[in-house]
Amino acid sequence: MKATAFCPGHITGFFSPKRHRDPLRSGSLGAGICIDQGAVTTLSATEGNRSIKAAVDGNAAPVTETALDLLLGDRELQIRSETVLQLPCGAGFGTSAAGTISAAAALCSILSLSREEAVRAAHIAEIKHNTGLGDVAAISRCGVTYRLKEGVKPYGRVERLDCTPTITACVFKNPLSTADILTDKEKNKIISKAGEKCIAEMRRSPSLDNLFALSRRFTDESMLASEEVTEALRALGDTQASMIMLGNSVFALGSGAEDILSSFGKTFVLHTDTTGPRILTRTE
Ligand SMILES: Nc1ncnc2c1ncn2[C@@H]1O[C@H](COP(=O)(O)OP(=O)(O)O)[C@@H](O)[C@H]1O
Ligand SMILES: CC(C)(COP(=O)(O)O)[C@@H](O)C(=O)O
Repeated sequence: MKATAFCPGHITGFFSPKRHRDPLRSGSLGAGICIDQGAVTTLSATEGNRSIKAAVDGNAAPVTETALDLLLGDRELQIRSETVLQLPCGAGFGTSAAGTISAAAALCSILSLSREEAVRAAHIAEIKHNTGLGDVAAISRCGVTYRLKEGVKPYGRVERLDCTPTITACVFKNPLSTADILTDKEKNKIISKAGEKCIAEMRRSPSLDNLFALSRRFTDESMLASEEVTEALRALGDTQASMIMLGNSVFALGSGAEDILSSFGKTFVLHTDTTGPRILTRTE
């Protein structure tokens, strides 16, 4: 059996890590936008000795393999999974989450497991590998969201804003490793403090304007911005824009920012995804 699934990516504007012993309860508070480009995975399951092999753009995919292993249980099946990313990885588009969810959703469709199970397995894998905290929860809710309680269902709480903005993103040369930042104790302290203040403010007054304003405040306070990020944001002037967490990249409201941003790096015009992960094709 074969299934192909798509999963949207996710841009985080600000976040505050929240870790617990149970990965399902762990994650982050924060806010971000689900985008209409992400990952497409084609996965096949054939009878034979239990084995799992997953690749993302031809490279090894340990995060995906962790999720597929959880879902497969003790079934004697050979699983082959190939993910194609539509956006660069390490740029804060949640590619590890999108890649893993799309593979998990494809396997769940073949095994007649629910979408919730795909989400849970992908979240556990992201937490385990430190490649993401809140992306899976946000993507499973889709749209523009803010996260008031960390983790996935039944523990997490993700609220949605009633808007579907178009975004221009710009990616600079050197990628930023999410795992490197998330495992740095000093950086985590600064991020947590800055993120807590932003989510408290967002809870008081949830809006797209505030998402951008608070993301910008978080960019200033978290001290994660590279020189390119700082320069690009300066060049954008009054345009609502901020750093993409956690990437060496920025996002701006609307498609008008493309002219300015294209002189800094590779640009992408992205739309809000409000459908979430989905199966594209299935064959017996
Ligand atoms: N599904 C996946 N499984 C394993 N590794 C992945 C997966 N997707 C991306 N990666 C790897 O993770 C790293 C980037 O992850 P991360 O910094 O979290 O990117 P992003 O900001 O796009 O989520 C890269 O080294 C990439 O090759
Ligand atoms: C910001 C991040 C911790 C990582 O995001 P990415 O680099 O896109 O995987 C995200 O998962 C979040 O909690 O908001």
